[in-house]
Amino acid sequence: MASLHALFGGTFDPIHYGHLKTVQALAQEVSLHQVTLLPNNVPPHRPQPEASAAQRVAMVRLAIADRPLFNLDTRELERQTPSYTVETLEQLRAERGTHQPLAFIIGQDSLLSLHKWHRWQQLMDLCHLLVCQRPGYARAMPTPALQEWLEQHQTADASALHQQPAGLIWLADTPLVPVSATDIRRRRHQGLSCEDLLPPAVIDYINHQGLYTK
Ligand SMILES: Nc1ncnc2c1ncn2[C@@H]1O[C@H](COP(=O)(O)OP(=O)(O)OP(=O)(O)O)[C@@H](O)[C@H]1O
Ligand SMILES: O=C(O)c1ccc[n+]([C@@H]2O[C@H](COP(=O)([O-])O)[C@@H](O)[C@H]2O)c1
Repeated sequence: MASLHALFGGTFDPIHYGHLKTVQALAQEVSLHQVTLLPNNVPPHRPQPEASAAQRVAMVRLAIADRPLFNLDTRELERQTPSYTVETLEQLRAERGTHQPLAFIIGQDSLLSLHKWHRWQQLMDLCHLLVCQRPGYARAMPTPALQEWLEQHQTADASALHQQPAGLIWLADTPLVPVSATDIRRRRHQGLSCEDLLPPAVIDYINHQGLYTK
């Protein structure tokens, strides 16, 4: 059986410790050896990023340079269409075959709005979902039907994630990291320090590029 391949999609405008520290803890929790960061191009359902795609990728590269858990897949940046996760996963599934266990990592905020994603119900045919806790977001789904859907897929058996190719949801017990890219951009616009919120190499890059100041 091939080992579980975990992907972590995001806008990463910029990448920060809320991404890196939670996913490092998740990797320990469910024994992930490699996590592939998947920066999106045209993010669905949100305003367009302030940093360019090239700048967001450069920041991801700097953030993971000394973190061997992570690698980078830029495939979504090569499509000019919206980065629908279901389409990316279909592509990966075609490449990896039907038996390969695949997981997509999201934060709790993304889980709560998953039912708004393009063809969201097909996601579970393609991957597992690994959900990191995030401060300030409810644990319960917004409707009873969505809560029932969650409970149907939820597992407390981490080894099942490595044995089944798709279809399970893991609600992780990761530490709450109170950092968001929105807050970092706002702090920069207000001229406040962002130390301790993201890696120093990324802060240096942001300063050098004059990002999030206009
Ligand atoms: N502090 C955090 N804790 C747990 N998950 C997080 C955290 N920050 C982001 N995530 C998750 O990482 C993924 C990518 O997030 P994204 O790049 O949009 O960062 P963000 O901080 O939410 O950005 P923004 O504030 O611009 O919306 C999403 O699934 C999101 O839920
Ligand atoms: O496929 C969709 O409809 C969809 C809707 C919202 C978000 N996503 C993906 O979810 C990941 C996190 O999104 P975001 O906006 O929180 O950075 C990222 O990979 C997005 O492309 C995907």
